Amino acid sequence: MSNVPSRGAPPGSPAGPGPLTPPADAVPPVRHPDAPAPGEPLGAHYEHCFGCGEAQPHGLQLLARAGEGVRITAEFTVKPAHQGAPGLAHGGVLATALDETLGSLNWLLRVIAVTGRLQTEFVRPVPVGTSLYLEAEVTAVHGRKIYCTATGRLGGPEGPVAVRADALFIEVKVDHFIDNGRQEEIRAAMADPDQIKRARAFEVNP
Ligand SMILES: CCCCCCCC(=O)SCCNC(=O)CCNC(=O)[C@H](O)C(C)(C)COP(=O)(O)OP(=O)(O)OC[C@H]1O[C@@H](n2cnc3c(N)ncnc32)[C@H](O)[C@@H]1OP(=O)(O)O
Repeated sequence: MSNVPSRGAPPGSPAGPGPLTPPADAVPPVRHPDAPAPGEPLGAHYEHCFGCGEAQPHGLQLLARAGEGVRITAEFTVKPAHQGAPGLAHGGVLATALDETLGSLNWLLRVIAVTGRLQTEFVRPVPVGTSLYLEAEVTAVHGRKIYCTATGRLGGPEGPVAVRADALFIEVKVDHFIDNGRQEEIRAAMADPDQIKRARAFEVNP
């Protein structure tokens, strides 16, 4: 038996709304007035991030752009290092692309949030060399909980849907990272004034 308390319905229980369905009193998301303009690239939030960091040669190096409202678009090209089966992207890498794109929505809300839940659907195989085009949007907010959804298409915005995800992100403070990250990386990040500035700018009550 796990010691971690479950936040969802146990297997076999009557189907309920589920933890990825916003409660009735959830509210629509509000784009922050200082959010980047539609079309603006967001850049990496951390250079060593496996999803978006430019210092990760085998990472996804996913490029995200602000969209309209509380929406994001993103692209990444599947490299040989991302294979699970010969010539095909690993499902976990595709989940990372979805997670990263969904996480980038936080830039538009101007909050820091981490993934609490990520439910993925793999619709079509994704060959190496594919440019995966991702779109994500926040659908609702309830206190610290941010409900969002994403799709990934093969080749571009009109391509067939290959992957989908629904997710729940939970708002946290910068201390979440400072208290839990390995000290070596935390010290290096704290020594980088740009990193601190980026993180603190997102805190409502620093
Ligand atoms: C630009 C940035 C890009 C980033 C892209 C990548 C994003 C990531 O991959 S982040 C890394 C992966 N995620 C993590 O490491 C998170 C690990 N988990 C944790 O640290 C904690 O469980 C955390 C912070 C999510 C929640 O803990 P805590 O702050 O104590 O929350 P807690 O007070 O228990 O819950 C707050 C609310 O959220 C709900 N909640 C929390 N976790 C979950 C969950 N997993 N599922 C469903 N609901 C949840 C609670 O039920 C509660 O709801 P309510 O307010 O209605 O009662």
